[in-house]
Amino acid sequence: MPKESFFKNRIRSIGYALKGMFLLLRTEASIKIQFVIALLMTAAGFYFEISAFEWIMQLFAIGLVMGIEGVNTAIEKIADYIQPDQDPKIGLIKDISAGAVMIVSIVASIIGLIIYIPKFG
Ligand SMILES: Nc1ncnc2c1ncn2[C@@H]1O[C@H](COP(=O)(O)OP(=O)(O)OP(=O)(O)O)[C@@H](O)[C@H]1O
Repeated sequence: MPKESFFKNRIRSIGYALKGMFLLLRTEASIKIQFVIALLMTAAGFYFEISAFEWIMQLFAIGLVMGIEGVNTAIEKIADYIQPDQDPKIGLIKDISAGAVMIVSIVASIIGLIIYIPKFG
């Protein structure tokens, strides 16, 4: 494969991914809420002057929640596409996928509590 087409393809893929990211932020209510929470937590980070380690943990938690939420949205779309009717198997798949978001959200909330509870102490 010629070098140019490899780089052209990579750039095109980044374009598709950016398109998907903006599509998620524009159309999915849960990602919109998570984005607002991410902005508030970032503001809190500056206000309380959290340490570099706390920033790393906070950014990691935000990225993980929003990333898994994106994958969950994709799974929901595939489920609706392959089975538009009620189907207990589809219900189970969607519940498991939502459960994955719940796991990372609980962990992210605990990280937030560990960072900010001492600031109020
Ligand atoms: N086709 C289906 N068959 C059976 N149960 C379903 C089906 N679609 C959805 N469900 C059930 O309803 C729940 C909600 O599904 P839905 O696709 O509306 O997800 P949601 O979490 O509300 O998504 P969104 O993030 O788009 O609001 C699922 O977790 C599942 O329990």
